[in-house]
Amino acid sequence: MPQLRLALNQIDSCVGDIAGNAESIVHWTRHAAERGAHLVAFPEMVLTGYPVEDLALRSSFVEASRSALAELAGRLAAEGFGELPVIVGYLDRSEKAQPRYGQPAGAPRNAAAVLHRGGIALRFAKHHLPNYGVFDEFRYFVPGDTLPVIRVHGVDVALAICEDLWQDGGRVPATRAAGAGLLLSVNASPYERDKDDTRLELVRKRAQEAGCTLAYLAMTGGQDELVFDGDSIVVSVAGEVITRAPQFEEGCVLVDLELPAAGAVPSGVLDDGLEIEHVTLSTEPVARYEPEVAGGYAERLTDDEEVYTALVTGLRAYVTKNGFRSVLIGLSGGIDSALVAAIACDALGPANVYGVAMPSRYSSEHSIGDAEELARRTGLNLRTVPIAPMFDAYMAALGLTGLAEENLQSRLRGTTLMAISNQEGHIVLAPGNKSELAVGYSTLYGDSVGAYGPIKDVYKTTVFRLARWRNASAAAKGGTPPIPENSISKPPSAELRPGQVDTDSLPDYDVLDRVLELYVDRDQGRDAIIAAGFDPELVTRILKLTDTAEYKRRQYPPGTKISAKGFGKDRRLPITSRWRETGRAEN
Ligand SMILES: Nc1ncnc2c1ncn2[C@@H]1O[C@H](COP(=O)(O)OP(=O)(O)OC[C@H]2O[C@@H]([n+]3cccc(C(=O)O)c3)[C@H](O)[C@@H]2O)[C@@H](O)[C@H]1O
Ligand SMILES: Nc1ncnc2c1ncn2[C@@H]1O[C@H](COP(=O)(O)OP(=O)(O)OP(=O)(O)O)[C@@H](O)[C@H]1O
Ligand SMILES: NC(=O)CC[C@H](N)C(=O)O
Repeated sequence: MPQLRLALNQIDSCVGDIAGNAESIVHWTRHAAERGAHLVAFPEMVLTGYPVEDLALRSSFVEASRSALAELAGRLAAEGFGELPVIVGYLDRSEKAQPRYGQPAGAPRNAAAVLHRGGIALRFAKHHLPNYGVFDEFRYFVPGDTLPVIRVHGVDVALAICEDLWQDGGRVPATRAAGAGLLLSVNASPYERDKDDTRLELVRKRAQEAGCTLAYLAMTGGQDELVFDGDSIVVSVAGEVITRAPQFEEGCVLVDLELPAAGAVPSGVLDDGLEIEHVTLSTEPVARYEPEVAGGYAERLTDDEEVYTALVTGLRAYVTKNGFRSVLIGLSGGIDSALVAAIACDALGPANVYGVAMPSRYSSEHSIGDAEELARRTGLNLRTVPIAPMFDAYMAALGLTGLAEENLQSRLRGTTLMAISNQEGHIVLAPGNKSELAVGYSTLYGDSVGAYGPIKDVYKTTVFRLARWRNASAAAKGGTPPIPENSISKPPSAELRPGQVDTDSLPDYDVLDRVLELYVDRDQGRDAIIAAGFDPELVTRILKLTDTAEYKRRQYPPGTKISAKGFGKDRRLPITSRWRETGRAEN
């Protein structure tokens, strides 16, 4: 049987940085060539970054992607890798009209190409377009209608793009019909908790359906709210894991595969009307050195470590890809801002994390003490800016009372953070968690100001778990736990009036979060939530708070998605709506 040494480049790419992404493709192709690869693959839309959203509708961007692809093919040959077939995801346009989708020729396509000998040996487009959750691919793309098969080193390799694996029909059964020896799927699959298990099951099932070995190449890094967690997988036709790459780490997975030799050239029209497009690539060896590694199995992270690492990855990607180096956080001594600070220190290094303690007359003794302790433990930069003088000036001018007076403190902190951001160039992090965002427990233009919300998709009960996990992980490695024990153990409080605690206004977080998970994450209605065993009055209250906070969530900064239903593109609700689960809104 012929050996195929496959190089799966599990790498990060930056949306819009076509030149930088091309450079990275050359770098990793060199790496693969030096290790004797026969076939090199890169993730979905690696050349443009993913997702490009409405950039796909701009023909200047589509043309830039196409011409960069052609240049890249020439460049790879000029660098001495012309013999090595390289699969590169990019943004293309269709050559022909697609009347079935009401699209003229020239409509954008989510495509990939096989670069070989200085040219483009084959182009193909994603067949199944995801159009749920964070995806809107029907808005942008027309689907591909071929089954691309390349013959490399005597093996027929069928090619697919991400969603092609997730939907029944299409390229998976077509791969079996074409008798391919390997199905290679290039992906950009956003992180969600536990999705690694779902992907593994999916890949196993599809290998069996395709009747061949399946290689699943993942992307790493982050893009706005999305994190790409790596975890490329190769499974045999029997579903055994041959190789599994590390989560969240960029790198090249090299794997030697024993695959059946290709027979007669497959042709014809298969399931879903897919026409086989077969290209035989005759190649000369390009290896310069003896290979060092092949395959391997990276252990999975524990659930808490996985979520925490996703949060670190998402924040780091947002800050660095937007050209910043440092962040600013209001440090109250509470658990939310402490966890955000710990994530920021891990993402950017403590020297790039700036904290501001902003005591008011309602701040407790320990709020400053806990913030100082956090700074001591992590090494972040801390300063203190008392807000009492500003508060007194506003109060003298406006004579506020009640909630208006309480919220003024929060807004003065927000203004102070934005002023320091403008002056010193750090971007502000908003420390709100998913429980607070759900019920609107934050002040507009106050504690909700900021550029990025690292924990906006993390329920408060998970905030506690992650803080404990981070401390335990530091202790296990002989380091200093970053988060002061007191920030974890004291009752959560906004400290906007004397003796205030969160439970004055909200139910206990463990009950609140369980109700929210049903309502927000699973779209269940009031009756179904009550039937799950929750108190009807409490459910009514939580649902009402959630419904009427939509306007606040829309104004909240973006933040890392870790769930299947983050407050962003995953959950789109009207702001103006009289629908209530409890009956028509009174106002
Ligand atoms: N449908 C709608 N569309 C657009 N805007 C709408 C609106 N409904 C109200 N508004 C506007 O929103 C305003 C009310 O929102 P907002 O000003 O945020 O004030 P509000 O939501 O009334 O109060 C803030 C809440 O957050 C709590 N909290 C918890 C934790 C921390 C902090 C903190 O600040 O550190 C605060 C605080 O205890 C209080 O319960 C209204 O005055 C009105 O201007
Ligand atoms: N005294 C303070 N000094 C600096 N920042 C503050 C202070 N009080 C509140 N903040 C900022 O406002 C955010 C809202 O915090 P608050 O304490 O009111 O509620 P919280 O949701 O319990 O957050 P935390 O757990 O961080 O305290 C804090 O995370 C912090 O960024
Ligand atoms: N880029 C894609 O097609 C991603 C869709 C797919 N269901 C995933 O999340 O992995």
